[in-house]
Amino acid sequence: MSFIFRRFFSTATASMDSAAHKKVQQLIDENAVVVFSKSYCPYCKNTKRILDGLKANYKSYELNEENDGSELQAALYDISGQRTVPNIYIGKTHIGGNSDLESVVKNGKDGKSLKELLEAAGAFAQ
Ligand SMILES: N[C@@H](CCC(=O)N[C@@H](CS)C(=O)NCC(=O)O)C(=O)O
Repeated sequence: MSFIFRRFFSTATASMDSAAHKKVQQLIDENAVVVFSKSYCPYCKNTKRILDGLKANYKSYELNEENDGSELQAALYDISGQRTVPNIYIGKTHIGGNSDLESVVKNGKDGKSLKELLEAAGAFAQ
């Protein structure tokens, strides 16, 4: 039994430390807004339309066009608990998917509008 636990925890620790995890975390840390996306995904397109409409700067990472896309998608699931794209981060805070972003458009988040969240994250800096 303890062998199973050891094996589980050592595997989990190793995977949380992988190159894919580091890359995902770096993209989140170094960009005001990141959209982990797939270029053909209609939900991703809608998310970009919302951000473009506000003239926000964002980094989109098209998982289907990158060699490490599957690894990054698995790492994103570990980090955010979300399997689907778009997977959106604003100011290092996980927003969720397109429907979550639409909910922020309608209701805000933590008392702030989407525009305020984007401003606080530095998404309008030149
Ligand atoms: N409710 C989600 C729906 C997102 C969704 O279903 N995305 C599809 C792509 S269009 C997806 O991630 N499928 C699984 C995959 O591509 O691995 C949202 O609003 O973001």
